[in-house]
Amino acid sequence: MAVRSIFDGAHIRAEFDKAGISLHFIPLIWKHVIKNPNCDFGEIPSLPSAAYLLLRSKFKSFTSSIDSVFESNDQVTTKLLIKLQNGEFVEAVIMRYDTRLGKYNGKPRPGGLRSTLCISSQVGCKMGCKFCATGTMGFKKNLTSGEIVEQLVHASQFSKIRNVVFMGMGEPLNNYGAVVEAIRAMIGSPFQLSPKRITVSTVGIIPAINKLQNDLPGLNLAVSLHAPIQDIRCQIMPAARAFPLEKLMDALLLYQKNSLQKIFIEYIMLDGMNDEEQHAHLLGKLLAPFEVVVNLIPFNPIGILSQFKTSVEMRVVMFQKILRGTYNIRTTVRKQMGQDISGACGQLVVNRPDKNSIGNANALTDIEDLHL
Ligand SMILES: C[S@@+](CC[C@H](N)C(=O)[O-])C[C@H]1O[C@@H](n2cnc3c(N)ncnc32)[C@H](O)[C@@H]1O
Ligand code: SF4
Repeated sequence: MAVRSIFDGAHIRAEFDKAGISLHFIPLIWKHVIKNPNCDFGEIPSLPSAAYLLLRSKFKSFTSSIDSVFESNDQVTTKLLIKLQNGEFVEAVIMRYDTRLGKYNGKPRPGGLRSTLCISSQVGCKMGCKFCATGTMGFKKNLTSGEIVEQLVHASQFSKIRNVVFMGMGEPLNNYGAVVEAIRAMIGSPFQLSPKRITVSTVGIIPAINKLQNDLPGLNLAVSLHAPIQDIRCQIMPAARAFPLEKLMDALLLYQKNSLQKIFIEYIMLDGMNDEEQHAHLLGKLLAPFEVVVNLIPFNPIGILSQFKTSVEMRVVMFQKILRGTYNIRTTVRKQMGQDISGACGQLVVNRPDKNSIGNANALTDIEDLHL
């Protein structure tokens, strides 16, 4: 039977509770393991022997390991290929931004490098979006909360992580319990990430969106909208049939009313599918009641998904101009980075890739917009 990760918050709490061990040891244990990844739990200062024995018999400090590391040529993007205990792989991508390059209130931003980690929530995905590599592989497994948190711990060896985005493999709101548990761990001690620096990206699972605002207030929500009308959404995202656009927008209105937060809208630009002038106007009207940031994403073609082409730059510029100029919607265009290492959130592996394979992918340079 699979052994539990100590970063699996719900399980370690349940076991400590059952054994009458104080829960305040949990952040101390996590802190120690983060600093000493190969430790035997015996070295944790002031840990009662009952806790030590319990940890040794029921938990492992890590249930996953870093299989391979891919650095982009410009060293801005690092992709970690992580092996799970069942032999499957997931990817986590670190993106480093030089904050001094950006402007804040017209002045250079304070601070230096900060990193965003793009993490996976599932192996594969049931949602079957037609443009997504993960969608073509079907669903294999939900990650446990421990496996999700371990991606952050592994990545922290490479960079100080300031932001986490659930934009890797899988639909996070289809693995609701584990994702919520993992985020609770990330905002607690010793990680202490601000919820404002964590973004969950979803295809639009309405019941889970309704729940999320109560379970994790303050979190960033990004919605993969990709089309302003139900018909096109259904053609490219089968999940749109179960979660129709009109109902999704109602759920988002409620979410915004309760959370008072802006919502991030992701929109992949697909040539001849959703990138015409009329689509920009429909999108502008659809989003009029909201406070949103729209992120236009150049489609990353991958071999087998040749049915789509990325929109020409002129179309993207036109789209952005209409959304900004006519509808006053803050609209960014996602830049490409990490192409030389297939460092994309949304382009993630099915099997262990050949280390020499070069992919065509992007990563999320303007994810920083999510965290202003
Ligand atoms: C892989 S998904 C994971 C999160 C969640 N399942 C979702 O769909 O929002 C993260 C983002 O990558 C985008 N994406 C998927 N395939 C892509 C591709 N081929 N090119 C560009 N973006 C892609 C998705 O639409 C989504 O906005
Ligand atoms: S885009 Fe998101 S929801 Fe769609 S198949 Fe890919 S991972 Fe799943």
